[in-house]
Amino acid sequence: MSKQLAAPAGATPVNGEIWIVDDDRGVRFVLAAALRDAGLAVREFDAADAVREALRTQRPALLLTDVRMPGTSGLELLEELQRQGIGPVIVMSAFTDVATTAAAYRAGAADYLAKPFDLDQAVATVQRALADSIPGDALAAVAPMPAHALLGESAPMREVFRLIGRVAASDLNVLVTGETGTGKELVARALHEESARRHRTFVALNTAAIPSELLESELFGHEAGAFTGAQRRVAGRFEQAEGGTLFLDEIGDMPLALQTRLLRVLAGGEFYRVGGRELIRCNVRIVAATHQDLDARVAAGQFRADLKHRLDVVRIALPALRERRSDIPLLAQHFLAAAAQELKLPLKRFARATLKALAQRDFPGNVRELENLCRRLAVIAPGAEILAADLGAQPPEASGSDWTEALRSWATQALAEGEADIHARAREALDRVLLEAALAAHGGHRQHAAAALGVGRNTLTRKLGASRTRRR
Ligand SMILES: Nc1ncnc2c1ncn2[C@@H]1O[C@H](COP(=O)(O)OP(=O)(O)OP(=O)(O)O)[C@@H](O)[C@H]1O
Repeated sequence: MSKQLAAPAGATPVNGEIWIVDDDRGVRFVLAAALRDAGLAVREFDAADAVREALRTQRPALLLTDVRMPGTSGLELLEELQRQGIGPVIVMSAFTDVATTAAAYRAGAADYLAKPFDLDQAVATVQRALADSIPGDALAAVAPMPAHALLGESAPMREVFRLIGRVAASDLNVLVTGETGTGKELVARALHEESARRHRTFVALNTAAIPSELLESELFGHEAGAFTGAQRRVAGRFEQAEGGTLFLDEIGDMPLALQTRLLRVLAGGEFYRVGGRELIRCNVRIVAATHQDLDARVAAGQFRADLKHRLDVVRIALPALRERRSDIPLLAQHFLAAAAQELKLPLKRFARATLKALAQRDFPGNVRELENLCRRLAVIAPGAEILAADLGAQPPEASGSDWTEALRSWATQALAEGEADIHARAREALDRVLLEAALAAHGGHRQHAAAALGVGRNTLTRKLGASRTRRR
């Protein structure tokens, strides 16, 4: 993160940081945590004056500012920054009226976030503004790749490594298959890193995570006015990945209409932004992934056979963790040490019997589940040596403990009374109870609480953000 972006001669160096300006400490805190979780460096300011001071020696890669603050307002700050050529600037405000929004864009805002905002959306907006403003090479310095390496010594993993080595340098499209959490994204990154494209951008998109009506513009970008709410031109993932690699996760879930569009782009090497007339040529290597049986989806008419042929030029099939149990001790020790380092905790070790017990477990969530378990053990296991007993019981569904019975009778009654939103209410209660218990058990330390729950800090921060927003 300390890597500096190239600045024009004589200019103040851009330091790759995202600056947040808001007099509300809570907003700064939640937003900064989410951006840091996304791998970005963040600096917080409570007023425009403090920004002016900092600008004497540094420039941000991007700045997010509130509108109404004591002293200089966010819009005045934006105008100053525009005059000095500093940006991009994203304006955040609870005032979502047309006048404020329009004033922000008129003054040169790159984007506008209406408060309260969804943290994922805020992070995506920041990443998009960065991608639009910085050439691909420089972007890599702002958004570093996680330093995870693919580990494994078992025969199936050695075969995976061999295949990656063989096809990385070619420009062939690759289809990575495997259950959830088996490392499909890591394989895609490894293919990118080992190719001549490594100095350009690696862009990952989870097709299943994006509502189908937004997916097209997410992939191909859109022009200003292309649809309601499209205030300015936005580059899509294809443009962001130009010269590099585009990882399309959960490709099996892509809607048929979009499959047709994607096929045309792959066949012709060019596309139009949504609502656009300019034909854009693209040079992007596609690595697609799916946990589904794509051949079965083709047979069922849910996936285009011709698109499958384009994507499935080389196939890398990742084994489930239970199919390579001999790798479990190696992975577990690695994840335990990594968690200790990341969470600044004393290093523990596994007793030999514990490693044996781990290797016998089934991990439906594969490597991700093992990684989460190790993070949890790094925090909660009492001694320096982790014993088999510390592995704990299987999840509550398996043991059928009392709380599921309590939940059942609550649900039965709520259903009988015809209550609405039962699922949402139950989930909210579940999240709240788990979060409060974990935070209480770890003295309010979010990262430790998240690790103990087996969720990412991102998820925890998001949930805390959600309950904070709801309470307002
Ligand atoms: N062979 C491996 N060595 C080290 N870490 C791994 C390995 N495989 C997976 N992981 C880790 O497990 C987690 C899940 O991996 P990844 O996200 O690549 O899985 P995936 O198959 O893409 O999952 P999904 O299908 O749910 O998107 C990540 O934290 C990754 O770093």
